[in-house]
Order: sequence, then structure tokens, then C-alpha cells
Amino acid sequence: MSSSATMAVAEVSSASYTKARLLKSSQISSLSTHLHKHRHSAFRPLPRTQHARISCSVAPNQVEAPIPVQAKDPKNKSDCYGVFCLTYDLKAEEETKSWKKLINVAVSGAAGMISNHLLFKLASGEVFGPDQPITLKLLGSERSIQALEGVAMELEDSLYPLLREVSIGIDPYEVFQDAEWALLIGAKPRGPGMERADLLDINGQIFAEQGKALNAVASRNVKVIVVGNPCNTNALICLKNAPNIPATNFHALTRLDENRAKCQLALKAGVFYDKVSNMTIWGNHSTTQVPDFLNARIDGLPVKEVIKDHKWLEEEFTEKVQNRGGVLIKKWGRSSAASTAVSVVDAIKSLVTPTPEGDWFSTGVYTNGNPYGIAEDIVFSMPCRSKGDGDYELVKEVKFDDYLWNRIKKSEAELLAEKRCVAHLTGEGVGFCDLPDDTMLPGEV
Ligand SMILES: NC(=O)C1=CN([C@@H]2O[C@H](COP(=O)(O)OP(=O)(O)OC[C@H]3O[C@@H](n4cnc5c(N)ncnc54)[C@H](OP(=O)(O)O)[C@@H]3O)[C@@H](O)[C@H]2O)C=CC1
Ligand SMILES: O=C([O-])CC(=O)C(=O)O
Repeated sequence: MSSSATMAVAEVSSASYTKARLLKSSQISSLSTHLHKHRHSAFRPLPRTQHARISCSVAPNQVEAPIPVQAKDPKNKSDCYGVFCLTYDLKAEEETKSWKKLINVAVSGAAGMISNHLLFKLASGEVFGPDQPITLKLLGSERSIQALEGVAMELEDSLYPLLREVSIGIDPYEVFQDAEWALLIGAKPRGPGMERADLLDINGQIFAEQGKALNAVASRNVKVIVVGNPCNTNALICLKNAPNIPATNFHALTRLDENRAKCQLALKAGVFYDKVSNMTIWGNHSTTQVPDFLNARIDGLPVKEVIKDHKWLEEEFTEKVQNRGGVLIKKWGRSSAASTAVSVVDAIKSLVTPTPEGDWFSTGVYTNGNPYGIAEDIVFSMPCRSKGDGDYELVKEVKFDDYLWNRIKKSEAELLAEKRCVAHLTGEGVGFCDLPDDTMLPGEV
């Protein structure tokens, strides 16, 4: 069925929304963009017109007039934004076997810089594929709700055929409802003079609340990618607050570090970066992270056989990757946003497509029964493979030498200290911060 056939829409007035509060006219765009009600939201504008789901039963190459269906019970009607309230009966489309079932993707910090790149990639089909319709559920805050409306308007204006529904809200218990992917990007940036312990506490509270919300309302198999820093410990807090979701479903984003490491090795070896494989980032997404040149390969060969300057590998290369984010901030005046969004795309794709034979990817995952001897009960970046089903397994065939292992232990010590610092947020007692030294996020150098 052509996408134009699937896009037949109509709108139905619903008298049943008697409790509706009207948007101020200045808040209503010419496209009738609006927010629907938000149960716990401080910001609860409601539309003048209720749009109902439309049945669109068509045979291939035929477009039938859309058949209005009963407006849903307002209590059950999911929130939606503007043109995305005009939806399609996917069941009819599924009969054609050409579309997959709609997938629900929740994004926090949706009005931020990373999201400004990521959302458009998600909507375009670049991430989940050209036959995968998508719902975007965008989480903001009172501070960002206007900006979030702007984001939703830009999504409307982009006319993505795969983007079927967009909702915006400030309550994670609403926005995360039935989420199958949760991309947790929103977090307070560390300001001048702020202690790492303060950042852990402030952002930890955000991730504790969001973990609880996911636990309560998300799909039982939701995959969670934590981007907001400090992402490893935020991911740990999140998973501890979501005991009904498998801990293996939580990831801290270290894919940007992997991509940065591949780029530096390619530059040094004088090859295009697609020749670099088996790149592991071990540990924390911080300046203690360990880009592993012992197991990585260039054109199928061990890196150390291709790059003979081992001093460069141990010193310059490692520091370059660890500090790349900070150097970029100095140039740009803000942290990596586009390349982070690209790396989120890579991270998701690595989980939904089978890993190429012999290769692997890095992601920060829960260390429960890891084969390497890394401390249990933290979120640590390690080498993984996926069958493409959204899950992963740890790669066993990696080797260690003293250099690599000592570095891994340093990052492990940092993560254990971060964990002690947030014990009050993981339900494990009183938080006590004895961070080894004030190690930094990649962007803080
Ligand atoms: N893991 C990785 O590889 C990388 C991680 N990052 C991290 O990703 C996160 C987002 O980066 P980016 O999109 O560039 O940042 P932005 O500053 O553009 O957006 C961050 C969003 O976080 C939200 N936020 C939540 N709590 C607060 C708070 N207390 N104060 C201010 N804002 C808050 C805001 O949204 P709202 O008001 O809607 O809640 C804001 O829009 C940061 O933590 C950054 O350090 C960045 C690059 C790489
Ligand atoms: O510290 C930051 O916000 C930026 C960051 O994580 C990175 O560039 O890797």
C-alpha cells in the first residue's frame, strides 16, 4: 500500500470532552496543534476539538474514504500532539503485511541539543527501518514545555510518513506509558564549582524517579538507554528503581566513546574508519574510561601490529579519547550533540540488528555475572554482541594485559565510589561520597 493511501485521515468532534480546558488562542497554531490533557501536569491545555482514531480500510492501490470511529473514552485516549492526533488504523494496514507494528519510543530531555538531532533520525526511519512506524513520546519539564511544543511543530512540518503519533508531557508516568524504548537524555549539566557528588545527587534523583515511572507504566521489556551524565551511575539508579524490568535492559551510552576511539585509530593508521573493528570501551563514561587497543583490530589485524608506536597508543590515543568531549566543548562552546545523537542511533541499531560475525560493540551494562572478574552490581561498559532481538551477550574471547587490567580497575574503583555516593537513591542505605579524586566527565576537562 502506498504511504499516501495509509495517510488518509479525518477528524471527529467529540462532545464527550466536557472537562476540556481550552488553550489560549495564542497557544493554538494554524495547524490546530495542541496538547491533550496531562493527568499530573502543571500544564494541561486541552484542544477545542477532539480528534478520533480513524479506520482506514483500503486494498492495495485503492484509497477508501476514511470511516470515522467512535471517539475513545477520554480516560483511555493517549495524549497526542497536533497533526499526530490524526492517526491510522494500523490493523487495517497490517493486513497488507508491509508495515510493522507501531513502536513506542520515549525520549527525555526532548527539547535539548542531542534530542534536536536524534528525534528527526528516529522519525525518518534511519534507526528502526523504513517499514517501522513509530510513536514519539517526548518528556520535558515546565521549564522546557514551550520549546517542546516547538520540537513537536517541527516534527509535524517534516511530514515523516513513519511518524504516526507524537505526544509531549512533563510527567514520566504518562510519557513512559507502554514505552518499548526509553532514551533518557535529560539531565542537569554540571555547572562551574559544582561538586561531582552534587551532580550525582541531583541527576540521580531524576533517574530514580524515571526508573520508578518506567517500572510502573512502560512495556515490561522496555530497553533503556541512559545518555544523561553521569550516565553509568544514572543507569544503575534507574535500574535499581525499576525492579520489574530486567536489569539487562538498561544501557549507559558509551558508543560515542567507541566511535571516537575508532576515528583516532583510523587516523593514526591512515585507513578509513570502517576498517577498525572490535573496539571496546571499558568502564565509566568519564575520563577513566579505557579504550581497548589490545583487542581492537584494523583491517582484521591486531592494532598493535598495525600501529607500532605503542607509546602513542598507551598515552596519546587513550587520553585523546578520554578527553575528546572536553576539547570539543572548548571549540564549540557546548558539548557534542550531533555525534552523540549519531551514537545513540548506532547503539540502538546494534541491538536491533545482528552483530557482524566476529565483531562487537561497546555499551554500559549491568555487571551481573560478567566473565571478566569486574565488580558486580555496577553499570560498566563492556564488549557485547546481539542477535538483533534487542538483547545482547557479553563477548568472552577478549584478552587482558597488565596495562589494560590496571586501567579497568581504576574505572571500576570510580564506579564503585559513585555507587556508594548514591546509595540513598538505589535503596541501599545512606549515600557516602568518597570519590577517589574528582574525576571528570569527558566534557569537563
Ligand atoms: N553519554 C554520552 O556519551 C553523552 C552524554 N551527554 C549528556 O547528555 C545530557 C544531555 O545533553 P544535551 O542534550 O546536550 O543537553 P541540553 O542542555 O541541551 O539538554 C539537556 C536537557 O536536560 C534537561 N534537564 C533535566 N534536569 C535539568 C536541570 N536540573 N537543569 C537543566 N536542565 C535539566 C532539560 O530538559 P527539561 O527541562 O525538559 O528536563 C534540558 O533540555 C547531558 O547530561 C550531557 O552531559 C552529552 C554528550 C555525550
Ligand atoms: O560531559 C559532557 O556533557 C559531554 C560528554 O559526555 C561527552 O562529550 O562525552
